[in-house]
Amino acid sequence: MKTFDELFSELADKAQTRPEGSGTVAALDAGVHTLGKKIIEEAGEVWLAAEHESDESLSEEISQLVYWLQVMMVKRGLTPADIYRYL
Ligand SMILES: N=c1c2ncn([C@@H]3O[C@H](COP(=O)(O)OP(=O)(O)OP(=O)(O)O)[C@@H](O)[C@H]3O)c2ncn1[C@@H]1O[C@H](COP(=O)(O)O)[C@@H](O)[C@H]1O
Repeated sequence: MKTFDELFSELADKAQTRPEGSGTVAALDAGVHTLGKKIIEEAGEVWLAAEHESDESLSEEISQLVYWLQVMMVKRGLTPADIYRYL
């Protein structure tokens, strides 16, 4: 199990070290437009899961949305502190 901050640290590290086979590195290379579409897709899956699926499925979909939001943060050079200041 990992927290929001731990996942963000892992993704930021992958962006720097660019390990072979990392889906995150490939996603970062695909660019903001592709990441934006992925976020929309995952947000839709969260909505559908909330309407029709189990708590477990909804939790998984939300985790995937959080992941893609974090990839966008890394791509744009944002840190969790940039987000927390608005919470
Ligand atoms: N938490 C995640 C995570 N959540 C979602 N995803 C990606 O988002 C996709 C969402 O799945 P979907 O079922 O919605 O989509 P899909 O149709 O199966 O996949 P696509 O064809 O759309 O890519 C997954 O297939 C993963 O590619 C994630 N990819 C990576 N992580 C974590 O990120 C870290 C770095 O991962 P790598 O960069 O791959 O090493 C590791 O800790 C991983 O566990």
